[in-house]
Amino acid sequence: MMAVAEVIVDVPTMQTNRPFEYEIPDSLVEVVIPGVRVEVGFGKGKRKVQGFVMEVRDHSDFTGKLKPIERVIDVKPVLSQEMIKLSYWLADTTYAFQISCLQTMLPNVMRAKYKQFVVASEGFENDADVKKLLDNQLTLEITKDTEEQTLRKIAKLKRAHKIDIEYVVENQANSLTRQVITTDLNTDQLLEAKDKLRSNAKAQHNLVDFLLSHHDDLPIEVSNLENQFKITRATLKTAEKNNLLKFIEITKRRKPVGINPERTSNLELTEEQSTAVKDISDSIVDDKSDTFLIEGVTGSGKTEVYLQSIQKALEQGKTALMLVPEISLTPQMVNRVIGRFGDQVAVLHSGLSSGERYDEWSRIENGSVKVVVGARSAVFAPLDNIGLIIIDEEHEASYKQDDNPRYHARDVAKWRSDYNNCPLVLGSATPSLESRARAQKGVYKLINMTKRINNHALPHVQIVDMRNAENSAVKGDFSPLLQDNLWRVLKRKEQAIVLLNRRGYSSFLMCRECGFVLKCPNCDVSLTYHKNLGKMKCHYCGHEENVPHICPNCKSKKIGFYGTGTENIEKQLNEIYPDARVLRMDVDTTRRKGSHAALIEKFSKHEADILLGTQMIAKGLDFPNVTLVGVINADTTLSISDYRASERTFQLLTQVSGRAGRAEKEGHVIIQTYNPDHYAIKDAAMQDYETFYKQEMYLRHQSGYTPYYFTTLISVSHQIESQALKQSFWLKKQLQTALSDKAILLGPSPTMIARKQNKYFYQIIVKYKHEPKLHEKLMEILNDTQGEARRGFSIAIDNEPQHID
Ligand SMILES: Nc1ncnc2c1ncn2[C@@H]1O[C@H](COP(=O)(O)OP(=O)(O)OP(=O)(O)O)[C@@H](O)[C@H]1O
Ligand SMILES: [Zn+2]
Ligand SMILES: [Zn+2]
Repeated sequence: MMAVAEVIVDVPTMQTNRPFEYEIPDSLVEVVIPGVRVEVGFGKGKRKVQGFVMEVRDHSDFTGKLKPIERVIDVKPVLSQEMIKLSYWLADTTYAFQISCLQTMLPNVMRAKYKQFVVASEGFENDADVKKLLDNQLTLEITKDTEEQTLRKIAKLKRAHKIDIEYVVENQANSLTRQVITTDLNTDQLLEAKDKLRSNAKAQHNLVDFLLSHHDDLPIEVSNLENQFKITRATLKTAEKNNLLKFIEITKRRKPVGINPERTSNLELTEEQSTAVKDISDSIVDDKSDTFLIEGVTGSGKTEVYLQSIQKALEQGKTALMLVPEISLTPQMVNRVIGRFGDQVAVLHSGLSSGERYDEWSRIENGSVKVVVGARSAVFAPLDNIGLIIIDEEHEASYKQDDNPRYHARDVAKWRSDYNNCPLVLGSATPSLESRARAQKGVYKLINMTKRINNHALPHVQIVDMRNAENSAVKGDFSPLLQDNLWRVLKRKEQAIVLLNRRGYSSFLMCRECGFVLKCPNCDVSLTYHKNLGKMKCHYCGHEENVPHICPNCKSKKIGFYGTGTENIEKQLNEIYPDARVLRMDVDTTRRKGSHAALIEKFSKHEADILLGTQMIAKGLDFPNVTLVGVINADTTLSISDYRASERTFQLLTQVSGRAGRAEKEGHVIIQTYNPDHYAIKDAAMQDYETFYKQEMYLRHQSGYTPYYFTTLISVSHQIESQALKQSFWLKKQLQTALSDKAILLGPSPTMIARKQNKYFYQIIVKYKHEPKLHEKLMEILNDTQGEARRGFSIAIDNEPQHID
């Protein structure tokens, strides 16, 4: 009987998006098991690719000759059974290639990297052209530096079948163990040894000279010797035989977050907290895959609920996974978890080098870690026997990946919770509408936490109507009320947070007199300015109109593009409060690794009085001395051309307000806006999620959006604009024939950035309630269009998009 492996190969095309059968040679039968990576031949010629073994069987129905597995890359599986199963589901629901899904689950360093070599074809070893190309060597490596001229020669010789290209898989994770050399000989002994060397052993003489001059630097990494000092491995090997030096393998163990917080123990729970912990614990103990939604006001102590629930899972001999938004992965949050669970915790975040990430991954994989805290991709952490999964700030859009595979961590977490029979806990002061609606229906179990710890009051929020703000007293972007309150905070030696609500591009048009924002007559979303068209355009349906110069609402001329940068606000603060210490936090000041955490550390030590920043300062932070929060321009998020604009605005304002008055001192919030009557702003001022939820649900129902409708966004791109448009119409027609007349198709319309990387983008939005044929049709379209990809045409499908732009 022949052993056969089902392998997903690393060739990301539609045609290869399925397992291929390979013969397992007898010599490899014990090592080829599901979850290991292998190297296999693929297609014609000597092309070698990496693949994942999904399944092993003892027979094949295939009658022809199967190719054998060439080599096994991993000595033990890098993917568990759970991950293998998950990858099928993930590929299916995100329309991604399964190979992309498998690779997404692993740390970057383990992704396949190939080296390509040119070798002479059999019988052409002595061909003059070949010899010239190879420069009399056996192989020539093709790199990104290889000149075009050479590439053309290679192509020509390849067509003439005089050469072959070989792929060699490079396993980057190997760089983890480093090899160093050192010597037991002192300098005198080295000199002595040198005298004994044969005089023609030139390399050895040089090497000893090197060891003498670098004696204090030993041990030295072999790769350094090779790269920097051009000492070959062969020379080192000979020296080893001559007892001049020895090789040592060192495994690098990198400790990612350089923090060692004090150990903490369980706090005594409030009544609300203890009910929450009890409910979650019951599900853990009973192995139930319930989903809980904790709707808990800012400062209600959700973190303590997470920690004590994790503890419960550990007591049951299980593990726990906790996701937080990337931006919250500051020492503040990490300290809280490590402080409670110490060495059993692994932290995964984007600040880690790929090596550090790999280390954390292996610690999890080999079972030395029981708790994982991390951002979105940590949802794939190779934890075994999970007893609890937590997603903090579950409403955050960053839990959805923007690239293939376009997965939402919440959905993956739900899948893993079902697989592991363990509860999933979603927590937020401002749950996403989807989640809250599911709790309404009883799909999720709702846990309410309505009080702040120690019954501290929620902050007192005031709305400043910027339309009427007395012009003489407004300094730059600061209303008199905000100015006065900042003075007071500074005088009392307390701290303030100032939020500048900013979005990616300044394409939004607003009337400064009445707050009017131009909306699409069909779609109820804001129109966006398209520079290249000089027009206002709807991203949903493509409706366009001219840029108004007079406000259609109040006839004022003060309608225009609106937006200030953080630097500008910082300057204003420095002018109004010359003695205040201001910390600015935005993409510019946080670019460097660790700078985000450093700024937060600084502010928490009260080395600054005012923390000025963008969205990134709005949530999760816990500074007891902050008594004032000022919001400069609440309207910006309101006018994003997305049906979630109100939801995003409400969330942002509620979250940032929640930073004030978290401890003994009372909190105060000032929101400056041109839309003081907008429900999202008024409800946020009252910190009233439930009222907002009801109003927003009503509007979503009226206009047919999530959670009443599902949305799928399909974007089409092509190098030639007319082709992009033509293909999108073709695609729309395809969809129309497959879907019922209840489905709503919007577009095609150009995307916000209509042209990037020399491609033109158009999008179609499908809104639907029940369309069983949609999935199949989209798969079919992907299949059909695959062949066109070479001509610069591509289609991207995003299920439940978080942004439409
Ligand atoms: N049972 C408790 N006894 C005393 N202090 C507590 C207790 N639970 C939590 N705290 C403290 O209360 C503060 C607020 O808690 P936490 O940061 O967990 O709030 P949260 O619900 O996550 O708020 P947000 O949604 O605003 O992030 C923290 O400083 C925390 O240490
Ligand atoms: Zn529209
Ligand atoms: Zn107006």
